Amino acid sequence: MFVPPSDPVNKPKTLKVSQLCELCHCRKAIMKRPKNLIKICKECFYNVFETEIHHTIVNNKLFYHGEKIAVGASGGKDSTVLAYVLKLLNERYNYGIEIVLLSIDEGIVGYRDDSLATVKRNKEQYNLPLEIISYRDLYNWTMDEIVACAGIRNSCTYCGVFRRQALDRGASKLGIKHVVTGHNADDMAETVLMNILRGDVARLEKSTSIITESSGSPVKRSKPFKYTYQKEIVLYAHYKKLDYFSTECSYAPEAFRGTARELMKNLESIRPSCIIDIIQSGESLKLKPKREKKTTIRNKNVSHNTSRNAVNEIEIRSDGTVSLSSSKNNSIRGNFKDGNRCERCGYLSSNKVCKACTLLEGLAKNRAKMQLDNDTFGQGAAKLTRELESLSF
Ligand SMILES: Nc1ncnc2c1ncn2[C@@H]1O[C@H](COP(=O)(O)OP(=O)(O)OP(=O)(O)O)[C@@H](O)[C@H]1O
Repeated sequence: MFVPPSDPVNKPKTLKVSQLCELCHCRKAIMKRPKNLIKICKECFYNVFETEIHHTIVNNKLFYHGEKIAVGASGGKDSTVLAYVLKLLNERYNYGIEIVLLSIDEGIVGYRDDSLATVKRNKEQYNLPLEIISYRDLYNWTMDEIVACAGIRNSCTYCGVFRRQALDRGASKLGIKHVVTGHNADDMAETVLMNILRGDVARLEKSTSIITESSGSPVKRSKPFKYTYQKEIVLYAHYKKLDYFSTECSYAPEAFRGTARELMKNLESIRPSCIIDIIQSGESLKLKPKREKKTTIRNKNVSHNTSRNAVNEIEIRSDGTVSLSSSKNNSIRGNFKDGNRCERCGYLSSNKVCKACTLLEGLAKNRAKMQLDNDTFGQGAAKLTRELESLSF
């Protein structure tokens, strides 16, 4: 029998079974899937990654045909992959949604300006409209100024409240009632863990919702990446060569969240499924209503709840983080319901004064105090200089 000489160039590579993708059994596995550690090829990874997100969207009825949605686009890996995948799935499965990129410029020099440049490129790459709203225009403060005034420790609280409202306002401006964000499974598990560790029952109940609506706001939010692992988002962005900005915010995450994140990472390295397990535990928790026990201390420097009508209070927790709590006292709250407007800024709020305005009030007072301190210091320094000049030796 004639045996052709083997062609060293076109010789098919024979792979060992142990090298094959455990899903298609024909291509070479290139990675262990972070979620379950199965060996998988690139094509199968794309397929499972996109299909799982599609199932999350469909099972939770996130969108309706003809809906206009805004993707909260920060230029980071999560929201960049979100915009890319939503556009892809919208075309593949005909969701019939209209996608707009919505970016908030918090005014963090050397961080947000660079990440916004990425979003502007994404706008061209994905052919999606982009709207940018800045803290400067909305609040007349930038995050850099806020940190200079109120300190770095509480920056996440200020930024969180302002960004939430800014996304709402940006969406409303565009006539959009649905903002989707890139919060992923790791973020969600981290939040569940933090709320358990803090005993924050009220937040714990809401922390696993895929759709959230805040009272007073016509804009809902959803998290299509609720079950998507951060490591997989990074791998997807890497293999697809997506253009994203990878620097961490200059103002590090609040200390407690940072610690919870570390804890989650350690747990994940021992047991990858723990991220999903924590989310599922959070989903199945049935909490009985409990009387809220105040374990907080008031911050005498930052808290400025001087208005008798203000129902939001700025508090500093024992771990040093700032919290804005709404008074549950109905006599103060009066008849304020959804659809009412903040008496200061006029934006929709279920309270007389919205959270952003309460924080702004505190900031304005802090700024005035800082100026006074500087002036006093300046006068003192001038006096000292005069005294030194008059000295003769
Ligand atoms: N400046 C912003 N403008 C618009 N949306 C934002 C902005 N910052 C955050 N978001 C939205 O909130 C989500 C979670 O934000 P977070 O600050 O936790 O960043 P992240 O986990 O690093 O996400 P990303 O990788 O998208 O930056 C983002 O994925 C994005 O959808």
